[in-house]
Amino acid sequence: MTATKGLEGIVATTSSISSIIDGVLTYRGIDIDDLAEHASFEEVAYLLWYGKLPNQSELDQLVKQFGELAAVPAGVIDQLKLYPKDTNSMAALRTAVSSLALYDASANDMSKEANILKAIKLQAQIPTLIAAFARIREGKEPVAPKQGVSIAYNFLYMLTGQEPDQVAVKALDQALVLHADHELNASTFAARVTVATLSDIYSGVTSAIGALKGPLHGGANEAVMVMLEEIGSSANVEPYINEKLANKVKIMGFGHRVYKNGDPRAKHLQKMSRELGKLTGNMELYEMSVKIEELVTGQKGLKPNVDFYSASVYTTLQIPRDLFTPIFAISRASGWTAHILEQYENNRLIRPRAEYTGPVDQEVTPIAQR
Ligand SMILES: CC(=O)SCCNC(=O)CCNC(=O)[C@H](O)C(C)(C)COP(=O)(O)OP(=O)(O)OC[C@H]1O[C@@H](n2cnc3c(N)ncnc32)[C@H](O)[C@@H]1OP(=O)(O)O
Ligand SMILES: O=C([O-])CC(=O)C(=O)O
Repeated sequence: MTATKGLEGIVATTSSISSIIDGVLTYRGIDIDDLAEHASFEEVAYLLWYGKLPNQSELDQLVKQFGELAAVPAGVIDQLKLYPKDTNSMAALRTAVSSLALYDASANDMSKEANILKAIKLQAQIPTLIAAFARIREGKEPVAPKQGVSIAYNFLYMLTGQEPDQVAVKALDQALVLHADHELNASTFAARVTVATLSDIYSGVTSAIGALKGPLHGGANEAVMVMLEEIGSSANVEPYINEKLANKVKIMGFGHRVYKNGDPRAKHLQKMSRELGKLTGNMELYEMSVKIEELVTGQKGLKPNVDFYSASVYTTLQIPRDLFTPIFAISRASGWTAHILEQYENNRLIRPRAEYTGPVDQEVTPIAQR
């Protein structure tokens, strides 16, 4: 038995949800470039769950369900108020999503109907939890979700308590489309491993949030912003990046396990970053990002991934840095739950082997002699 470090290149399951073939990403066979330009996040969530794009009445019904299910149980809000004020935002989301299960009488109902309803409910409630957490830590009351609006609109509305700007809603909606699913990424794999024991959907999504939090995965978008802040201005980019590369420090937002010639989502986020920069009259973050890209690609051949330009996009939308990864979770909840439903449909316990590298032929030494 020989282990493959990080399971690189190992095909661990079949899936009909999203594919990455020759660098092209599709959801249910539709190119991400097409979806990014022509579909809303609600249409994409429907596509991931049901395998086809919704017609108008199916879409209206889903938006209605999201609105009706978006309020979270009062007990969960009460708990959020007890979290320490400096709680990590992804830790808060992980704990809050786990606690949603305590208030859902159908949490352990494994019927298909109950599980799809829980997927819709989780998708509706995750934005509410994040916005409530962000407000509570600032000493503000949570804002109740609105009915009949998009998830992007509702999130910005619940975060600020103000009607959001249409440009911001459009940009966030497109970012949600781009992050919705990505084949067997680490967090989706974690979700599938958890539910393959026939554990419940809340456990699967809680596992996934834990995996997304790390800076090698979803946490990279926040880490990119930390880097941009450290660099401070375009003039500092070159010495900063050269020093990091010389010391073999990873540049966050670059590289990818599967894409070696570039992440097809990054160009959309780059365009958004440029357009939002122009619109707000502040191109500095965009220009710094382009300069970083030139240096990292020039010297290492590494291309930006989905996390790189999302940092400048979200900052231009005035979203606090530590909510970037939770926003990724808002979007990826659709993919996680689609994969969980797919795993239940054709389940087998996921239990690989390990290549043993420890000592052999050892004996128990009596404790007094150790
Ligand atoms: C949504 C997402 O999850 S997208 C990914 C988000 N993560 C990041 O942006 C973090 C930065 N990137 C990375 O750490 C990696 O590129 C990963 C985790 C995305 C992929 O990792 P792997 O496929 O395991 O590649 P691995 O880490 O082995 O890197 C291969 C080589 O490229 C180098 N490398 C990879 N990424 C980077 C980077 N961002 N900056 C500098 N060097 C890098 C590694 O140091 C390694 O070099 P070596 O062979 O000389 O030791
Ligand atoms: O697929 C991966 O390894 C990481 C990624 O880009 C994602 O989850 O969107």
